[in-house]
Amino acid sequence: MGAIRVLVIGASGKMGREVVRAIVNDAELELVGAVDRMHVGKDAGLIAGIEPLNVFIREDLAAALQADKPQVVVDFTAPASIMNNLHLVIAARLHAVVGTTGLSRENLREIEELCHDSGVNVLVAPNFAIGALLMMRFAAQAAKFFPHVEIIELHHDQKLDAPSGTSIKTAELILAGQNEPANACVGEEKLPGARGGEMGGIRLHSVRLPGLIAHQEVIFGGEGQTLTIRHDSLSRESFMPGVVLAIKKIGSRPGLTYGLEELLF
Ligand SMILES: NC(=O)C1=CN([C@@H]2O[C@H](COP(=O)(O)OP(=O)(O)OC[C@H]3O[C@@H](n4cnc5c(N)ncnc54)[C@H](OP(=O)(O)O)[C@@H]3O)[C@@H](O)[C@H]2O)C=CC1
Ligand SMILES: O=C(O)C1=N[C@H](C(=O)O)C[C@H](O)C1
Repeated sequence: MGAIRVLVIGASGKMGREVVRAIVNDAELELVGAVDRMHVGKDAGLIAGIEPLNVFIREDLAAALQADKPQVVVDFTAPASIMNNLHLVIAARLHAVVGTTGLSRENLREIEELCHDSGVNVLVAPNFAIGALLMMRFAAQAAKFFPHVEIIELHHDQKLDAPSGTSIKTAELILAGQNEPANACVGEEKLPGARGGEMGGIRLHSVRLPGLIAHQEVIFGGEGQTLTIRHDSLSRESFMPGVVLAIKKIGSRPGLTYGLEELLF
């Protein structure tokens, strides 16, 4: 069997450059196309800091999908771009691996319908790092014993969406794992937003600072004790084994898959 032909959208972004490098370094994958709004016309290999590849970054996704004939499209772009990109990818009958966050429940329902109607497979994964997936899993387990929990997510100051996709997914898994509903103490907010955002009774707090990459703490409180589960992505390499695995598996995973854990555990 030949290598899987992959096209990356957002190829000159922080994640896209890392994904280009990971694909080029895997003998079972072939980078056939790169799309972005930045560095258009430049060689994707040079942007990713590797040998020249002669895969040039283009702006026109529809044209690239036709010309490059990928089998799988990987998207690490922006919340405002992802649905439009997915419409084009699914219309071209190509499988997609989506790392872009900021998708709403309605967006996920729409993708599910599009997958159903087209026979295309899509993975939407809020986090590709194995440590983050384990953090979420452990948090869901702890939720059976600790109804009181708050989530603090910390990211670099370029991040466009808050709260992070990972914190939303964590809250969803905790809510599904709880025996009793969460009962967040609100008190009186002397400063609006001081107690963070709220999902099903769980408080979510977003920190944005230069120097950070991607971090999250899930703090449970019980009688006379707390339990803190923390994950830190110290570099974007942390996401790459998960992205590569997803590219290899998406072809045999029908419909919409929400969360890489569905392919792992
Ligand atoms: N699932 C996971 O494990 C992870 C997910 N992410 C998510 O991935 C996404 C990208 O993150 P990051 O790499 O840090 O962001 P960057 O801003 O560094 O990169 C995104 C790139 O995509 C480009 N872009 C945006 N819209 C389009 C479009 N319609 N067509 C082509 N190119 C486009 C941007 O161009 P321009 O700057 O001109 O807009 C930019 O070059 C975010 O949503 C982030 O939350 C990040 C890390 C891990
Ligand atoms: O924007 C980022 O950087 C990240 N985004 C994802 C999220 O929103 O959870 C995953 C990771 O936290 C990095």
